[in-house]
Amino acid sequence: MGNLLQPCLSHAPLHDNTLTPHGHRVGDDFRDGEDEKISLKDFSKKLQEFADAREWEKYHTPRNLLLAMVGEVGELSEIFQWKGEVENWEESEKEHLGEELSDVLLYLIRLADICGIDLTNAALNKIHKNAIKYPPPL
Ligand SMILES: Nc1ccn([C@H]2C[C@H](O)[C@@H](COP(=O)(O)OP(=O)(O)OP(=O)(O)O)O2)c(=O)n1
Repeated sequence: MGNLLQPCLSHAPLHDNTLTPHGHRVGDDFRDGEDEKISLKDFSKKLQEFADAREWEKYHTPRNLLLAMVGEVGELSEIFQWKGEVENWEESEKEHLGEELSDVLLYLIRLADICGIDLTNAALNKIHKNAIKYPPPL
C-alpha cells in the first residue's frame, strides 16, 4: 500500500519523541506490554495522535481511508492467493498475516472514527441484529 498516500509518507519511527498537538509523546504507549487490553476507542485515540503528529489529518479523509483499507485487503488476499486451504500457518506467514490484518483493522478503526461512528456500539448492535435475523436451530 506504500504508494497510495505518497505525499504523507514521511515515516517516523514507532517509538519517537515527537509531541502530538495534544501534548502526548508519539512513541508513548504504542507497544508497552505483551497482553495489552485496549478498547477500540483507545485505538482510535492512538491513531488520531499518530496522524496528528505527522500532519496526516488532511490525507485521512473517508475516501482515502477506504481506498487505503481496500488496498490492504488486497495485500491480505495475496497471502491466500494461489494456495489451497492452509492447515497450519508457518510462523513467518503468521507474522505477515498479522501485519496485513492489522493494517485493515487500523484503517477500519480510523475510517469509523473520521465518520463519527462508534464502532464498538455499532458492532454490538449488529451482532444483536444478526442473532435476531439468524436464530440458532431449535
Ligand atoms: N497515510 C498513512 C500511511 C500509513 N498509515 C498506517 C496505517 C497502516 O497500518 C500502515 C500502512 O502503511 P504502508 O502504506 O507503508 O503499507 P504497508 O505497511 O502495507 O507497507 P508495504 O505496502 O510496503 O507492504 O501505516 C496511515 O495511517 N496513514
